[in-house]
Amino acid sequence: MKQGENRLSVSYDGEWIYDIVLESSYGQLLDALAPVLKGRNEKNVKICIVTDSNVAKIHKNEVEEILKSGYSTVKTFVFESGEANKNLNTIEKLYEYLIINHFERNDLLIALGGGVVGDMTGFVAATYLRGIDFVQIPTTLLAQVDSSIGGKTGVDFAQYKNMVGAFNQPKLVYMNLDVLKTLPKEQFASGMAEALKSGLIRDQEYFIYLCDEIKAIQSLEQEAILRTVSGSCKIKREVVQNDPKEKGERALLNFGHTIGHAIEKLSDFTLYHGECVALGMVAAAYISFKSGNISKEDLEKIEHIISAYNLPIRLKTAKMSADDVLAATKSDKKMEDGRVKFVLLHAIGDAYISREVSDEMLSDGIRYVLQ
Ligand SMILES: NC(=O)c1ccc[n+]([C@@H]2O[C@H](COP(=O)([O-])OP(=O)(O)OC[C@H]3O[C@@H](n4cnc5c(N)ncnc54)[C@H](O)[C@@H]3O)[C@@H](O)[C@H]2O)c1
Ligand SMILES: O=C(O)C(=O)C[C@@H](O)[C@H](O)[C@H](O)COP(=O)(O)O
Ligand SMILES: [Zn+2]
Repeated sequence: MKQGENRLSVSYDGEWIYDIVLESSYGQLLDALAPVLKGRNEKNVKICIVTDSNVAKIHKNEVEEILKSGYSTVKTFVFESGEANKNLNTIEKLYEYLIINHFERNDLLIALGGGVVGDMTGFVAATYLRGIDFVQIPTTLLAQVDSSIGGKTGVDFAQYKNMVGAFNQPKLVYMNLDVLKTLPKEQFASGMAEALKSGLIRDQEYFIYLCDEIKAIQSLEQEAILRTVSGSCKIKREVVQNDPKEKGERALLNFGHTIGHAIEKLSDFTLYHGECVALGMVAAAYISFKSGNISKEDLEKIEHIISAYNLPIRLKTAKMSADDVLAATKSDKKMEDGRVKFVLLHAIGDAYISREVSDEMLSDGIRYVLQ
């Protein structure tokens, strides 16, 4: 891995908060953790790995063994994988596990898994004993390019996406890019939706790279994956550094999510997050085209690349109507005075937040993808 490419630091108001480390193994994990746990006694400090049932089968043992070689108490909490378990029931079980195992404020949680694991671990870290440190070890492409960075944590509530949560920054994000080799193809595609989103909102050059290197990226060529993950991490870092609590520009990261989250909810979470974001991005690109911003060619280019990464650009379903989807967008967290803050494109690589998108325009976009 090239020098400098594999460590990015995240700062707020000029103050360093944490590092994002990109590696191709877990070999450097103890070294990366050492500064996080500096001053704590390795014989006393307790570490709780939080992971899901799939990751537990494939990657838990290796990480557990490495941690046990450096720290005397390493426990692991495993929950059933899937978005359907990203809820307060799982959170409650994790609180109970931590209490029974006498976890204290000075101890550490480690999220080993995808966005579901990371979002929930971060939320428990924000609230257990009013705050305990946590580290992200993202194992899906989606978590590596997006969810492990920026400190949005939380759960779905009564089927509403991410309705309960907290901003809570990790102490470290450690990525082993090699674990992407075990990721199912459709989960890889789901992660590519967020990578494409990063390019579409902020960085035309990165977007073009993703368009030019489809084969190398999909076949997990080392250089291509490093560039894909680090490219997205840099874009996300820049946005969250400028606006950690989403007072303004961070809402750009929600490109494709207003309609995407509505579809995700109405699918009862049977569609993956990235698949829904892909559909939401096509709808938002269509609205951008209809509003006179992007050209027909750009809209087609966006649809073509989304499709090339094995993501849906249209949804045939009897389960939801355009009216249902429109109604579901009304519970979006980005509502202001009853109007949605909607992310549109001026151009590929240049997004903006609009408060002028009417229900009629939203319906047009939704109908474009629901066929
Ligand atoms: N906090 C944020 O900023 C943010 C950003 C984007 C998405 N999200 C949230 O992230 C979630 C989606 O994350 P996700 O796509 O990672 O889903 P996920 O965590 O459910 O992981 C997807 C699937 O991949 C499996 N898996 C994970 N790593 C694996 C590996 N290396 N090999 C084999 N299987 C593996 C998991 O067990 C799961 O079945 C959603 O809840 C979404 O709302 C949060
Ligand atoms: O980090 C952010 O900010 C994002 O919006 C990233 C999104 O990809 C992610 O899905 C996020 O969880 C959505 O946030 P929400 O506030 O709309 O739930
Ligand atoms: Zn997302």
